[in-house]
Amino acid sequence: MLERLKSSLINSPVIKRGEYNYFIHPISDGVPSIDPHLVEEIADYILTITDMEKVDTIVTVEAMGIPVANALSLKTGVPLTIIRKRPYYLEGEVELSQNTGYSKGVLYINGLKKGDRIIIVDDVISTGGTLIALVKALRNMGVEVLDVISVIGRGTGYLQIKEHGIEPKILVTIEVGEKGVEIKNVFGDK
Ligand SMILES: O=P(O)(O)OC[C@H]1O[C@H](OP(=O)(O)OP(=O)(O)O)[C@H](O)[C@@H]1O
Ligand code: HPA
Repeated sequence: MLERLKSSLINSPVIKRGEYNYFIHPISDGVPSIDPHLVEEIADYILTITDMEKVDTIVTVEAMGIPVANALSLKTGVPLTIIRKRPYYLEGEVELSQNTGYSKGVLYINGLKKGDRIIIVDDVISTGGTLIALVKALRNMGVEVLDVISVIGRGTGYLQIKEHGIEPKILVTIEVGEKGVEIKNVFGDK
């Protein structure tokens, strides 16, 4: 299960971003290139663990949630909304702060409204900063978050998100050291 994802993660290079050990992987960085079979493996797996029946919109965050979220959209016919890092000044645009382990920025929500039933799909959860802020903003808007799915989880950020009443589905959980990536858990394995 998820063999391509696991083996590609083990081979990921790690660089320093300040104090942060940053792993570089096709799904989280688009580098060196994204194997469509890898994206398909991930999308097919997500579809086995997610009920898409009630989902109005798949929501992802620019940039690297897009390849997997788009594959899900193509496979299901469910539209995709991308949370962007630039404003459009449209009526109803909602702004939120994004803090990751290595960056700070602003995200902008457009195209969603009260009562929409959505799932969030992202490439990585690390500190949990992005997903926690996003879920809070969506709930304030009256958007119903049915599921939060991250392809890769690193460290303990997923524990923080649990404190907000969200049980994220993380396909592969890793530890990232200076020398490389170690796989800690695979969704569905116990
Ligand atoms: O759990 P956190 O510490 O918040 O980190 C996770 C976030 O970091 C990455 O986004 P990034 O802002 O680096 O953008 P990218 O997708 O453009 O690489 C990733 O796509 C997540 O959205
Ligand atoms: O270490 C990382 N690598 C790639 N994307 C990420 N998003 C959060 N942390 C990381």
